[in-house]
Amino acid sequence: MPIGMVVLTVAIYFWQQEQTAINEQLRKRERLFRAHNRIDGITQVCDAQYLRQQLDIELRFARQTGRPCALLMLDVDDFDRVNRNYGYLEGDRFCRH
Ligand SMILES: Nc1nc2c(ncn2[C@@H]2O[C@H](COP(=O)(O)OP(=O)(O)OP(=O)(O)O)[C@@H](O)[C@H]2O)c(=O)[nH]1
Repeated sequence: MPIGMVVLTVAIYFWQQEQTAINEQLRKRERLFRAHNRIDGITQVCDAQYLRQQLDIELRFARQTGRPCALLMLDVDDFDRVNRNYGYLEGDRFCRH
């Protein structure tokens, strides 16, 4: 085989490898972007749709592996009073911390 063909084949091989890596990076960025869109601006907590998807994944994983799965829920009692007494901006600040 002429040397030119060998060089061209190797070059195409590396070019293809690079394209695959770039595609993978783009897919990762897209996943991050989608996940980012599901995050509440104030609390930085993911939305209900994201929670449902993750629960689905985690429960399936727990069933398959027999490992335990836990869910922690927090509820601030009477949070409405914080808003009424100190205003919504203070309520938002409270949620952030
Ligand atoms: N400041 C602020 N208030 C919010 C936000 N989202 C919801 N709220 C307020 O949270 C209150 C609802 O909270 P709940 O937990 O349902 O009600 P609660 O007053 O805490 O009552 P209990 O949980 O039953 O004790 C409402 O007054 C909403 O307006 C937010 O992003 N920022």
